Amino acid sequence: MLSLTITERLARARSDLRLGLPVAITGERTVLVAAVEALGPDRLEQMRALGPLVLAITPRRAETLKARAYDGDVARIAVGTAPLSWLTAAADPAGDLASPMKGPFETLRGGDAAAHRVGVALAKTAQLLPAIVAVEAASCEGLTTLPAAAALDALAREPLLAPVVSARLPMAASEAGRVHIFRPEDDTAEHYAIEIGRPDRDAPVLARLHSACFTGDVLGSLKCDCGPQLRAALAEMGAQGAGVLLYLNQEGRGIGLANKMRAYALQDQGFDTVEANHRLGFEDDERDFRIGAGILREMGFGAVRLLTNNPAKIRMMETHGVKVVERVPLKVGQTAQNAGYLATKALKSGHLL
Ligand SMILES: Nc1nc2c(ncn2[C@@H]2O[C@H](COP(=O)(O)OP(=O)(O)OP(=O)(O)O)[C@@H](O)[C@H]2O)c(=O)[nH]1
Ligand SMILES: [Zn+2]
Repeated sequence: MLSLTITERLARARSDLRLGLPVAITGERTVLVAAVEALGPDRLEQMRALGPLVLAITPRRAETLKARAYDGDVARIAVGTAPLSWLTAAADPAGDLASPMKGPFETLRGGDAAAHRVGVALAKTAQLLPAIVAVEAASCEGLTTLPAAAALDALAREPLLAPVVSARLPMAASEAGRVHIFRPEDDTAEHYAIEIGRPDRDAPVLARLHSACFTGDVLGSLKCDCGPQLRAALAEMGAQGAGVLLYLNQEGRGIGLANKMRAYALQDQGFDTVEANHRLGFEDDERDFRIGAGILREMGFGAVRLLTNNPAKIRMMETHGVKVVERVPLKVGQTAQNAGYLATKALKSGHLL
C-alpha cells in the first residue's frame, strides 16, 4: 500500500475543507473538523448526530464577538443546538453591525485543543474564513486523516518550492524579460519571478517582492497603490537594465481574494484595513515571506537592493538568508481614495511614508 506523506495529506485536507467535507484530526482522540463557510445544513446535522459540536475561531474573531480565547491561538465555543445561520454569523463579520451577536458564548477551557488549532490553521491556508466546527468521532472511514502534532509541525515548516519552467518575455518595461515559475510541493499557489536583463549573482540585485493584488494590478483599483507600484518597479528595473520582481500569489496579504473582498465590504462599513482583517479573524498580514526569500536564494540572489516602504519585508528577508544592502523607496500611485489606507499602513503596520 502507498502511504501518504503529511504534505500530501494536508493538500488533500485543504481541498476537502473547501468542498465542505470534514477532515479527521487524529491524536489521543479523533476529531472531525469542517469549515463553517463551506458546510451545508445536511452535513452539519450528520456531524451533530455524532456528539456535541464545538465552534473554533481565532482569538482575533473571538475579540470581536467578545468571547474568551482560553487556548492561546484558538477559541472554542459550544454550539449546542444552534443552527447553521448561527455558525455563519459567528464566522462571518458581514452581518456584525446589522445584527450584533447577542452571546454570551459558552467558551470551553481545558481538554485538548490541538485538533481545533489544526482545523483553524488549515482553513486559513485554504483561504477560507478561519472558523471550523468540530466533533469527536469514533470512526473516520472515507475521510482524509491528519495526525494533529505532525500537521501542526508541517504547517509551520518553510514551504519548499521547485522551479518548473522559465521563458523569455519581452515587456514594455524591458525587452530582456524572463518569467520563471515556481511550484510549492504542498500544492498551494504557484509564484512567479520576473527577471530583467542578466543580473550579476555576485552583486546586490534591484529587487521587488510584489504580492498579488487582482483589484490593483488588473483592475486599476484606486483603493491601494499596488498597480502603480508593480509598473514603477518593472520600469525602474528596465531603466537600470537589471532586476528581479517576484510576483507572489499572496493575494490580500495572504488571505485570498474572497476574504479581501469581505475586508473591502467591512471597509465600506467604516473599518480600516487592519481592523477589517481582525474582524474576519486574520492577523493584519498573513503572508509567508519565507517563500520570497526562498525563491531569491534558489535563483542565486543572496543580496538585494529592495524596492519597498515596508520594514517588515526587510526584516523577513534578513531573517531568511537574503541580505538587504539598501532600501529603495517606492512611492507612486497616491490617490484621494487610498490616502486613508496608506495612512493606516504607516500608523499601524510601520510603513515608511
Ligand atoms: N487584506 C487586505 N489586503 C489588501 C488590502 N489592500 C491591499 N491588499 C493586499 O496587500 C498586498 C500589498 O502588498 P505589497 O504591495 O507587497 O505592499 P506592502 O506590504 O505594503 O509593502 P511595500 O509595497 O513593499 O511597501 C497585496 O496582496 C494586496 O492584495 C486590504 O485592504 N486588505
Ligand atoms: Zn492592491
